[in-house]
Amino acid sequence: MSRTSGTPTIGVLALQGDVREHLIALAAADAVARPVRRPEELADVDALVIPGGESTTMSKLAVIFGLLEPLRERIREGMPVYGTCAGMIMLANKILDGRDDQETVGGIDMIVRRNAFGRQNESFEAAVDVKGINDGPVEGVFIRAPWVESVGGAVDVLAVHDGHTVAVRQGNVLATSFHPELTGDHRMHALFVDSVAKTLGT
Ligand SMILES: NC(=O)CC[C@H](N)C(=O)O
Repeated sequence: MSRTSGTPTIGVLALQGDVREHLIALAAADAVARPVRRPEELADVDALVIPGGESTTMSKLAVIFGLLEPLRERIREGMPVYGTCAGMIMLANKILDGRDDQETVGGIDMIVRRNAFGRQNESFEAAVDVKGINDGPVEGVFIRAPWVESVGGAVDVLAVHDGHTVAVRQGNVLATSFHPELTGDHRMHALFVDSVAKTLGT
């Protein structure tokens, strides 16, 4: 697998969802960012963002595009991944209120409840304090957002909103219920890019 030295190359899973916004946020956070649709493209990035969108559709497309197993394998090998909203659902080892045939790639020992914060018209914004971001809360945009119902012992809870866990990390895998890519505040992406650079030793 080819890897850049210096600036990490970070893919955005481009099956469905708000891919463009993540590409922009990653570039602003000093990463080389590119869309990933095919297994060969996945093999060629140092790390991956799984965007917000619709996890049931993303799951179906991941199967059709032959990406589900390659994704699981790269995550098992330690590739850093950041999932937002639907991306968080994709990174859950187990989900509640999913569709019966819905697959996840897994990576975080957590149970995530889909659409837990309510429907589209119950979407909201809230200031969220995130462990590791010290210069003020981030603006959390929650759109049909999931929450983390429970986590295993190896999972670090990074943020809680209204008594519900909304940001977590396990090893190299990071997930948020909310969408920092929609705010123009790139600190969550910078946090991820920094952790990728550390993992690569650049
Ligand atoms: N904004 C989002 O990513 C919404 C996630 C969506 N509710 C899902 O189940 O995938």
